Amino acid sequence: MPTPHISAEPGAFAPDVLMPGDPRRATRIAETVLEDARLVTEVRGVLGYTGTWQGRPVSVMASGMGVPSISIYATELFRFYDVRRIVRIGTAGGMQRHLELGDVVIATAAHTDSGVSEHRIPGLHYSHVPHFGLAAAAFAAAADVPGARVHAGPVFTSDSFYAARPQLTEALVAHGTLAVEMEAAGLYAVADREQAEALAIMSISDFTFQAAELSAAEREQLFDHAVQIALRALAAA
Ligand SMILES: O=P(O)(O)O[C@H]1O[C@H](CO)[C@@H](O)[C@H]1O
Ligand SMILES: O=c1cc[nH]c(=O)[nH]1
Repeated sequence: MPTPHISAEPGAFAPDVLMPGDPRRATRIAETVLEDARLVTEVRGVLGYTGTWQGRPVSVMASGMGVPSISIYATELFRFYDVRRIVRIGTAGGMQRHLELGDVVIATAAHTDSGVSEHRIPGLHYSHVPHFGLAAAAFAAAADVPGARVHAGPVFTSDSFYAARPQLTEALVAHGTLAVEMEAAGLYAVADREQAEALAIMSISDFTFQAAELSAAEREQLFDHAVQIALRALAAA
């Protein structure tokens, strides 16, 4: 039963999927965090693996970048592969000055300018929110991940990485938006539509208000915090 974008056999995915944006990160999680991981799909180089974590089956598959891309993969996983929960593990640009590089943001809501969501239900502004149980479990799990600095709050899911929109950014900051990324709102809406569960956990990799650099080692470590929080949340929720 391969779908247009996933070549896995039926039953090849676990009910729980971790979803980084970058296929290389999916491989790294499969190789360093999961046990007995095997490659189950590689259409377009978007790699998916299934293994176990502490005895529980878990899959990891990349989303690519942007709402259209994650919407395709999330829909096919939920609808055709019996996946029930997807946790996005991403990076994001910090928008609030109290955030530090490497901080973890649990997205309790996702504002968006995505054209996909604009037309989702004509006549209203859709509320993009995660599954409450998963979000609560992630916030609680952070206490068991040494060194993780965790914040919970709204993010901005942008359709554009490069557009400079200072007025929009200023208004979002004034409304308490923590960080900008490009997929959470799409994932949350697809999960609602497919009657499934989703959460997005992002690591702060840069800022909207100042330049910042992370070394490769720092990037790996901060990313691990989010993965550990996600796996503990999936096990507990
Ligand atoms: O690191 P990932 O998960 O890809 O997330 C962020 O990085 C990409 C932009 O560089 C966008 O996908 C954005 O959401
Ligand atoms: O979408 C993104 C991701 C990381 N950093 C940003 O500034 N934007």
